[in-house]
Amino acid sequence: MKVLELKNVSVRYKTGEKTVNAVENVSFHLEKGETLGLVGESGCGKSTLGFSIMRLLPKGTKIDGSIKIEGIDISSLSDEEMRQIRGSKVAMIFQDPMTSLNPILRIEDHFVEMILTHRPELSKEDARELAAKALEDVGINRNRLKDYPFQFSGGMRQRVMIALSIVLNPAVLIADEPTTSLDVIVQAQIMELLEKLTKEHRTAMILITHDMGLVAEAADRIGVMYAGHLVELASKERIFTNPLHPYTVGLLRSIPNTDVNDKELRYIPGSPPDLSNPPEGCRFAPRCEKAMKICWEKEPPEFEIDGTRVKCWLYGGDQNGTD
Ligand SMILES: Nc1ncnc2c1ncn2[C@@H]1O[C@H](COP(=O)(O)OP(=O)(O)OP(=O)(O)O)[C@@H](O)[C@H]1O
Repeated sequence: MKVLELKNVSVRYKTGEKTVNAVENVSFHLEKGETLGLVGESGCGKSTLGFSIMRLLPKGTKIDGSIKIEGIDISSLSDEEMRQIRGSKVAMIFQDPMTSLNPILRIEDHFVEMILTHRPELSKEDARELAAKALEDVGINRNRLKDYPFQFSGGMRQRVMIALSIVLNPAVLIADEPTTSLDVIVQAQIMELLEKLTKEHRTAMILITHDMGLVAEAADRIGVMYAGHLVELASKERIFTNPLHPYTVGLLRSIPNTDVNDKELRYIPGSPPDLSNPPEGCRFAPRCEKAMKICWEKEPPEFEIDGTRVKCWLYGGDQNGTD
């Protein structure tokens, strides 16, 4: 069952005179319980996609295409209806939980307010009990409900955020760099927790990260973004064993390697284009070892090769093209 469906989603930010084409024509869906890893360099539009699904983009931002959560097109909802969906059907956790926790409110107040907004039929007592259970689910003692956010370590705060985001059992969870600010041991614990909870609750998750190692562990499918485009989408196995897009190949080469014979870390030379003035043709062409004449002239369409969706002219031509 499709719990999330994006069709031709484009997002344009307005900054003064400039328009930033942060996301362009992105389509994918998520099945119940599935984890999609969304990877790519800083600035490629990963977070923008997350915020689009939450409908939390700055005023004046133009969004085209359609986003459906459990079949509901969110663009047709009023602000109040969207508020009801946020938290109950779709939730988001961030790199720094302090940005979402109010420092002057006890943990309990965060939960009670959230729960009662969505389930006004519950008593405060019931809401507190739900909160205590959610906290225990993430390995925190219920008596810490009375504490304030600053009384928790970074890893514990992230656990609190996870508990808050899943207490109403949303169908979709967007985790935006959820472990980036944590040390490696805590990172692993948080990822383990996210995997356990999403499995138990059959929550579909979008795991946004620039860390290929993280998606290698946690994702079922991987979407690779470059300069606002989804350039490759495939199962995790396909991405790691048979990457098709030259950018994906470059990302994989830049994963630190423990092989003693291959200690060299290879970065992709160059940098992504200015999204307020993207180049004609393929946005990756200026950095691509395999760029051909057509890549500079015409934006590649998406081709499908053995279940992999790839936006690259290498897979075009008459025999493979679907354009
Ligand atoms: N509010 C905004 N106004 C204007 N431009 C923005 C805004 N937010 C993001 N952008 C631009 O949109 C593009 C995509 O940014 P986004 O944060 O979605 O990328 P990202 O892949 O999540 O990067 P990071 O990993 O650094 O968060 C970037 O060029 C960024 O500068």
